[in-house]
Amino acid sequence: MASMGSLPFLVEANADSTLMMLMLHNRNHKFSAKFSTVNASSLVRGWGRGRVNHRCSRGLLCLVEKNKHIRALGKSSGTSEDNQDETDEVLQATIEKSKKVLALQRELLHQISQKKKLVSSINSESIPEIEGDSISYEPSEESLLMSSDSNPQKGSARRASAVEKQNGGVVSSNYIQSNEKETSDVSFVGNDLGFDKGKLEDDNASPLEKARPWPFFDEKLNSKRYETIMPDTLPLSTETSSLKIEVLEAQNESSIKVVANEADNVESEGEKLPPLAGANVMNIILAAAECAPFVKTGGLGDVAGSLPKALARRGHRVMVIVPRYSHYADAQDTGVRKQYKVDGQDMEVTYFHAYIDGVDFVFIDSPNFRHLHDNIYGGGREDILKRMVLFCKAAAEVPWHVPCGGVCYGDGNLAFIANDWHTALLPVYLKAYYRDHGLMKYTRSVLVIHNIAHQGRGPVDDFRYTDLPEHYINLFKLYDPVGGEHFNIFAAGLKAADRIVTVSHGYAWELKTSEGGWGLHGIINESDWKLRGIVNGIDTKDWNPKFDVHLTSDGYTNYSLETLQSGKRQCKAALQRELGLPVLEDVPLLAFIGRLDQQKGIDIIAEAVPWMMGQDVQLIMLGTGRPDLEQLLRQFESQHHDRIRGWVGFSVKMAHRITAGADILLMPSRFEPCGLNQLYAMNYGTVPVVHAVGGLRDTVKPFNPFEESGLGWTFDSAEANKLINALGNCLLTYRQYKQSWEGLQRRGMTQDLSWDHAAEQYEEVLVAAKYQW
Ligand SMILES: Nc1ncnc2c1ncn2[C@@H]1O[C@H](COP(=O)(O)OP(=O)(O)O[C@H]2O[C@H](CO)[C@@H](O)[C@H](O)[C@H]2O)[C@@H](O)[C@H]1O
Repeated sequence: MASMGSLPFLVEANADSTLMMLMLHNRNHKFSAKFSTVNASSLVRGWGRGRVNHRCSRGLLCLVEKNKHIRALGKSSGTSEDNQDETDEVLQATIEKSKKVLALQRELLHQISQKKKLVSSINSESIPEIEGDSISYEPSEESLLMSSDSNPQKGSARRASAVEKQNGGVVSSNYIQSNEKETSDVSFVGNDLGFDKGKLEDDNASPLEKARPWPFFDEKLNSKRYETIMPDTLPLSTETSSLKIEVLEAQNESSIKVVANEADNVESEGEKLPPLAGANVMNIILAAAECAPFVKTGGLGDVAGSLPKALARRGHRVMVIVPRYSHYADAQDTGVRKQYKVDGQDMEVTYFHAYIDGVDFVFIDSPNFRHLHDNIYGGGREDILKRMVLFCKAAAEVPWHVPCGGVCYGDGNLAFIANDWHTALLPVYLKAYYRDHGLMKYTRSVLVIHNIAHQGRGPVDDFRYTDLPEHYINLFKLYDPVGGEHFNIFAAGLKAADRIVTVSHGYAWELKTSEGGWGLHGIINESDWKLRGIVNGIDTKDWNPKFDVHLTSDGYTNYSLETLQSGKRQCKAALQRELGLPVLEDVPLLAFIGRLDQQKGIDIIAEAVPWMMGQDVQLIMLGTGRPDLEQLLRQFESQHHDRIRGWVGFSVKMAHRITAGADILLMPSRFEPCGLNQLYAMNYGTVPVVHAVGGLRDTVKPFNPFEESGLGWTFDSAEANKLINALGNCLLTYRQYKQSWEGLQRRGMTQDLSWDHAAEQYEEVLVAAKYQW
């Protein structure tokens, strides 16, 4: 029992001097207590104050007090106090031992500094083969090429020549041929594209292993790797080795920090910092039916245009695949042509490529997509379905066939991000055509739900268009009271994907309810383990009042937080003038921008219009979509020509100008998975009034006049009277509480709405998928 009395001292007071503590293991309390007494004084002499002080807030005082305590304990335990000689002997032995330990530690520090020199020379010249480690590193051509990892365009010429050497012939493979044939062809492709020199030389490696070039190089390039290699490979003497463990333990984190700091130094001495993603660097391919700025009908296009850039900034190699609906400047014909079967017909596709802002954009060209730029979801149900079948089939093989910067992505360490029902077939094809046949074993897929209301539904017979093995029909079959038994592409994609993301936390919750899941809530509940809500970011370059290219003419102006009042005033006047509204500075200017769809609650605005017109406000609505709702916009404008403008059409320029010039943005959406317009509005000092649903609830914190907090006004159900109530309070604040208004604007503008945080979260999802089997 007596030994228990010494333990608190050792643990608490010796947090930094655990070196001594280690020696005390297995000793009895008597010795321990006496040793501790000495330890405190030897610490004062040998280790210095700083070491004790920085761990123990009370510093040495703490030790002295504890020692007093232990002496008292010693007394109370009945230890002989008279045997001074014995004590001195023990003290002497301990001091000697301490000296030895210190000497050994000095030696270790010396070796660490030697190691530093070694690492520096590795870094500045080449990395020698490290004995005992299976990875040998020579600055091979391939690895040099890969050193431009986050910018694969760099060194593309050299990479191209490397590929040429290995990729002797034209690769042909697709699933027009039989599955058996496909498998061997595909393996061959992988072989040819295997850039892992070590593995290519290893005849025992499977063709698929040879086909995975990136993980190998990523690992070697990851300088963090040396942190783990180096400590084990130090040429330590046996004595020192055992000491090393002791000292490392003894010094607890501090020794480890020394090693880590060494590695940090190595990194900072190098030319380039490691990617933010660190060891998680992957090849990522996002496939979507639309992508801004090339083609956009709504928020999906924005996300496909900006999330990849944020992922690339984290160090990933990122590609976006989108149909080529029109001629897009910058996109070059890669010369790669493939054929895929759709509805029994061979369809040829050509791959175009552009490299912009660190991202590879691959456009799939086919007569099926051409000339659809202004109507990308146009045509009958079967037409759209066939287009998406072709798109997903062709997208799945892009990592094999399409060289970007001279080098294909390959299928190792690869993750696809599919978006909405249009590309929900992609996870299914990856499984049915490849994984089920032992191909693309290391490729994963994540399906993002931007809007569950559109699912790719049809009669069960539509399954034949998918060209999938018969047993796959079960993934697609769904029964619900509205549609009965039907074919549902989103359902199949959700089941086949390795992970599911949706675009806000609120929507992730709503999707699991029968009201919010639109018939897919059952599947989503079953998939809860792989579902995550990640709130969208915004492209802070495109949607930034300071740099917005649409504000540089026609009387508009760029503005920032510093020039908010004058800048916004000027933009408001320019907008009123451009649309032919009376230029009135004090009249609140309300706006709506969006797809004219039941989702967006245009009818709720319509119901509130008579009230609004009595409030001395102006209203601008920009949208396109359902013909009856387009007609409603025209009707408003003709009825209230001096106050309302209804712009029917799709105009990115007007969307930016309205966002800048308006005072208030209305978003009475019935449901809103995330919503981007309210984010853009806040970034421009335009105050949102929104239905608190999905992502709108997540992103617009209600104004609290008592605390002067919040970002806008929210209302709790999608009804005109609720909108009127919230808007009434908003207008009151606008007119009578100018300071509060400015506070709202400023808080909105100073948020970090960028994609960076969301990209980090996507990365976590991708990594989770990667390590899932
Ligand atoms: N007539 C017009 N002219 C010019 N620009 C127009 C326009 N109509 C709409 N836009 C633009 O399209 C985008 C619309 O994005 P939203 O996120 O608000 O809605 P959407 O429902 O399309 O997106 C879906 O996907 C996104 C992305 O995940 C989710 O945020 C959202 O909740 C979900 O419904 C904005 O950039 C807007 O400016």
